[in-house]
Amino acid sequence: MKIIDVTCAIIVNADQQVLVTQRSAAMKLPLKMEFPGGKVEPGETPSACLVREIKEELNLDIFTLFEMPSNTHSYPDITINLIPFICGICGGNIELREHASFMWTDAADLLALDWAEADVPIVKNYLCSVKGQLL
Ligand SMILES: Nc1nc2c([nH]c(=O)n2[C@@H]2O[C@H](COP(=O)(O)OP(=O)(O)OP(=O)(O)O)[C@@H](O)[C@H]2O)c(=O)[nH]1
Repeated sequence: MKIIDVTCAIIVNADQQVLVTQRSAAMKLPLKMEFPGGKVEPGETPSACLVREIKEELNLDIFTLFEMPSNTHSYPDITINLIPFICGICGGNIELREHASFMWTDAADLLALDWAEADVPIVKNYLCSVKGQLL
């Protein structure tokens, strides 16, 4: 099966909270929590895709700091390679254009959320990367 590259943004604020968005009831994986992002278009870098998607979905201007390990996951209808980037905000105010809701979440509370399946290893990886700062 074809593997679709999907980027997602782990946007961290000054309080080290992470922006988590909830997929709308009309989207695939309805009401699941995810990191905002979307499919990489032909000729687009993952980083450029993410900047574009976050502007489109949330009206936020972001910069990508670094890429984290990706996770390939098969749903019944699609196999995705989910590519996370740690990101910061450089402009804009959150406007929900596609999602049902958003929340700024402390790292310690991330794992308890009802994530899209592909995101769970990404969340765990992120928690490992910040563990030193939490202790
Ligand atoms: N954006 C995003 N998509 C995710 C995440 N986790 C995850 O399984 N996905 C899946 O990745 C696929 C593509 O995401 P998307 O629907 O947001 O992408 P898009 O806006 O470019 O798609 P579209 O234009 O076809 O609607 C969906 O099947 C979605 O369920 C995540 O954390 N962020």
